[in-house]
Amino acid sequence: MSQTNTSHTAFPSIAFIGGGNMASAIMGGLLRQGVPASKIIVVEPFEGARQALQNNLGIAALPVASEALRRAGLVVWAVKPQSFKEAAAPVADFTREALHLSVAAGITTDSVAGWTGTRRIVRAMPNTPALVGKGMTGLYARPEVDAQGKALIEAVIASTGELSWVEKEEQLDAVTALSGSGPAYVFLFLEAMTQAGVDMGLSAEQSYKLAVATFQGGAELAARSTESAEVLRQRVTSKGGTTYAAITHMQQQKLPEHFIEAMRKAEARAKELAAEFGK
Ligand SMILES: NC(=O)c1ccc[n+]([C@@H]2O[C@H](COP(=O)([O-])OP(=O)(O)OC[C@H]3O[C@@H](n4cnc5c(N)ncnc54)[C@H](OP(=O)(O)O)[C@@H]3O)[C@@H](O)[C@H]2O)c1
Ligand code: PRO
Repeated sequence: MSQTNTSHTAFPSIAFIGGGNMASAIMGGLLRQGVPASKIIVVEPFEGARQALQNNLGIAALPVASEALRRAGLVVWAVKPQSFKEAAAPVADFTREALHLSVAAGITTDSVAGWTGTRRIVRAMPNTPALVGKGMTGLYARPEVDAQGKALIEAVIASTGELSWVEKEEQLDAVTALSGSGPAYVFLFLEAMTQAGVDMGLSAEQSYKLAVATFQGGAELAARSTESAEVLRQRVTSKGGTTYAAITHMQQQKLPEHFIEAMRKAEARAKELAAEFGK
């Protein structure tokens, strides 16, 4: 990963099409970096979402596309894959000169190029920990995006956490299945671990606290360690001990295999989204 030299003072105006969860996470990161709200333009048709942007981030969103979009040097597409084509129609005429960044799952840059009339497109797959500056984003740039464009995207995304470029666009479907959808897997495990704690006599509050801290600690240990996850797991697992009992049951139930299979479903769904909504 190359380092960027783009400071927020060099940022152009940035337009967000769609002002929901993911757009808010990126806007929050930009504001935390000191980018002024006056440099952010948002098109968001849903009144409730516009109100939330005003209340939470102090940003006044537009209900429909307008001439104001011509100011944007970067356009961030943060609408659902299902809404992308419809959202692009009224925007495209104002934004042909801009660099484009799409976070929509599955939708290919060929589709985005067809709808926006430009090939200067970076496709990204962020995740919701971006809301707290702990995001992980996979990025793919079309060849038409120059080094300056990539540096700008890195500076924007770095405000939400870590990033990693992929060489082939289809690899973003794997990123989607792994880190894009991944926070939901973590939350599902948290739910199950909390429930188990309650079943064993702990309060829900204490059980949840133990589960969250265990994920945080485990992830931090893995991030700082030079050893593999397998070795770290073996360190916890005394032969014939308590962890051994749990892990043996999980392996007998083929939990790792089911987990891998589930992630392949997410990858397949990303490809289906492209086929269903990319035309
Ligand atoms: N959430 C995640 O974990 C995550 C992670 C990575 C990538 N993504 C991607 O990020 C994109 C947005 O997801 P999200 O979770 O942020 O969804 P979201 O909260 O529903 O935000 C999308 C917003 O776009 C608005 N919108 C709909 N049609 C529009 C139009 N024509 N013009 C402008 N805005 C329009 C929606 O308004 P209405 O509610 O009125 O439709 C909604 O407020 C998706 O493509 C998703 O694949 C999400
Ligand atoms: N949320 C989006 C979805 O579930 C993309 C990754 C996370 O489709």
